[in-house]
Amino acid sequence: MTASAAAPPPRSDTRLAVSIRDLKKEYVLAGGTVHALRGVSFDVPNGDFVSIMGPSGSGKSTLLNLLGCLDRPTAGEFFLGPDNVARMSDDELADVRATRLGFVFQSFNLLPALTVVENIELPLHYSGRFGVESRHRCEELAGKVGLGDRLDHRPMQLSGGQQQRVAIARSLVNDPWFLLADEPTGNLDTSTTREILGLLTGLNQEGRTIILVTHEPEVADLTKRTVVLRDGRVVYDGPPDGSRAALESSRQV
Ligand SMILES: Nc1ncnc2c1ncn2[C@@H]1O[C@H](COP(=O)(O)OP(=O)(O)OP(=O)(O)O)[C@@H](O)[C@H]1O
Repeated sequence: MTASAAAPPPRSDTRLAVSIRDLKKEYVLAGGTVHALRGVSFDVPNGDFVSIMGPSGSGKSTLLNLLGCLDRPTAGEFFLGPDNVARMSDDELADVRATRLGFVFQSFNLLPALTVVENIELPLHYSGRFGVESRHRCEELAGKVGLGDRLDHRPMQLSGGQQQRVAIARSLVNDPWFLLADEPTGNLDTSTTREILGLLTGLNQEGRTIILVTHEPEVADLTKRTVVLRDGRVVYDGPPDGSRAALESSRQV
């Protein structure tokens, strides 16, 4: 177990995809302040495959929003490679989102009017990187996720698993520093879940850094490391098979 109080000081180490120290997030509401994250610290080395778990309300989505540069912490440090994201302007955050991060969502978030290859291309338009080679690259990515023969299909013509494959190809198109996946198999049946996890595992074996949020221990078991949150704090950080006790005691609280 890793206690956040014992964490070393923040590092601007390029071997780390992510380094967070004493990260706090508070939501100020009319009825009082919600302490969603109460000082979270951990490092994610390049090439890691991390699952984030914890009961409802423990702060997983809040942490994912911060890691995804969709929101800023109330306090603490967040290094993305060498840069301290916690101090960036809105424009800089948008730039980081568009160029350094790949997102995979539970609900796929594909645009229904666009074809497979056009959906994969979309982040290149947002990041201003669309060029003459782009179509070829996107076709290659479609092939990589097993959809090379579906380039002109629209999302409605695909199964849930195939739609998530498109979303994974789209998340790779900017060659991001890491992938953030929010319950990526939450809408899929067991065998499709296995296929998608196989795809993510393969990407990690090729060197992709992946951080995913999941409620399912079977999904976490396929990652290299599990971080368990409870009440806005890290209560476990270690091998997935050792997280069961922390999760069980979280449920009993
Ligand atoms: N925008 C917000 N405004 C106010 N409170 C919020 C906001 N977002 C989250 N919270 C609160 O912060 C705490 C952590 O919520 P969060 O959504 O991060 O938990 P979670 O672990 O993702 O939960 P779940 O598994 O149910 O999605 C909860 O008490 C929640 O009510």
